[in-house]
Amino acid sequence: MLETMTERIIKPARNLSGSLRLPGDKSISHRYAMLGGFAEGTSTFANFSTGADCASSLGCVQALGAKVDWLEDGGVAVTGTGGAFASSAEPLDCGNSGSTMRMMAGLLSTQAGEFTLVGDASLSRRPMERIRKPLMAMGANLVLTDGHAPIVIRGTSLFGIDYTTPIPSAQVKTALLFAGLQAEGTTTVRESVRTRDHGELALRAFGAEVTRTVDSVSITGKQQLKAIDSIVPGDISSAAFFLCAAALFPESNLVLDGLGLNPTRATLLDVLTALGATVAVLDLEEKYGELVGTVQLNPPPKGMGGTTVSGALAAQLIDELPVLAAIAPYSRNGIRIRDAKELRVKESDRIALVAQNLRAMGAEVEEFEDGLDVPGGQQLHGAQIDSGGDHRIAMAFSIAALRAEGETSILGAESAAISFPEFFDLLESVAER
Ligand SMILES: O=C(O)C1=C[C@@H](OP(=O)(O)O)[C@@H](O)[C@H](O)C1
Ligand SMILES: C=C(OP(=O)(O)O)C(=O)O
Repeated sequence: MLETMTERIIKPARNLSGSLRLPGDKSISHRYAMLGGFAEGTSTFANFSTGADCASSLGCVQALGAKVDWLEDGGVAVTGTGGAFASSAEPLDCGNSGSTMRMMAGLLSTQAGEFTLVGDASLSRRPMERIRKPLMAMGANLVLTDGHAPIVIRGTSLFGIDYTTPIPSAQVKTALLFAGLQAEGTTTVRESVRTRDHGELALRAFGAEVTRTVDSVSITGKQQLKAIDSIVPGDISSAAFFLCAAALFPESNLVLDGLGLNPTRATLLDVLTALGATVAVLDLEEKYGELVGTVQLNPPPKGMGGTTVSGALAAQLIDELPVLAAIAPYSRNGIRIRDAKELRVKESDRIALVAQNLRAMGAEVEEFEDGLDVPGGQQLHGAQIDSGGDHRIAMAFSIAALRAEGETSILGAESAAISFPEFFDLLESVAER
């Protein structure tokens, strides 16, 4: 949660048109920052995420002895510690970033010394037992504060385990793989829903051997990482705001270049297609296992239909669900979201805040423990939106505001900078009024 509350006024638009290239993917940037900081040699990451969350990951590896330099072209150079982090007397500040805290906990569990991971008020409320339990099973010494941060880690030797994740979480999977990288023997993580696989791809990119089956991933310990030079693909979770906005207006024409299209992240394109949009993917390329391409979206000519997002889809679309729910009233048949209980333990309770803000804009919405039913055929009106200091809520309701009657005020708009500082400027550049 950020300290100051900035208000931002969003006016209705007629369509969204233009061509954009978005800053680097947050999930990939976190993993590159951490593994670059751990590897031997100097890595460069062009188009590194500009968000505050990834700056938290860079700040942590820097405090642990890595050298971090922002390059003139917006990339980052990270000179790693060759597999041995320095001990840090100061607490490591993970800011608002769950990814930083959980994945760093895995990486630090075998490192000599004592480390304390702290976060802001929002992060200090989020569940950390999900990493403590499997890391302790590997032999880690990790103490939480009532299930939450601060996390105190006393580095020790770990051994590999075979672990089935009880909740779909790429952060937990990656934390265990990062711990397994330095453990004795083999660590296997099994998951019933295949979550984003950037952790396994990044480990391979830095030279580690990682094996996969349909529902598991394994790493054998004591492997050394070597620096890489890479380009971070544009963030598809940031693109989601523009893609959903374009889908609201039959006259839109949006092109996104250099966009990350990893199949474990691109489910939104299928959902938009199910809602009636036409999505063309061009110039597909691969770099270190990550797919990148150009996406052209033509909106549904007669408006969006309706759809249900549940099961594996809900886990794969977890960060896109707030914006999907926010545009749902403008569909004909509504959007139903289930199996998304995890939304309640993100930067805010995203189910409650989406329902509250949709109601503020005049929509009818039904809230469930694990999702929402948002009926279609509803015209929203401008209102004051409470972002709760949550970047995805601030951005989701900026999109809903584009088709509302009257102006909408987004309170806590500055939170967009957690993942996407350029959001409001880019939105103004493509929204036609
Ligand atoms: O691994 C990652 O980079 C992320 C995984 C997801 O969290 P969970 O692992 O908690 O589902 C997602 O919500 C978060 O924004 C980024
Ligand atoms: C949940 C998110 O991130 P994190 O868990 O890393 O804070 C997010 O970016 O929506």
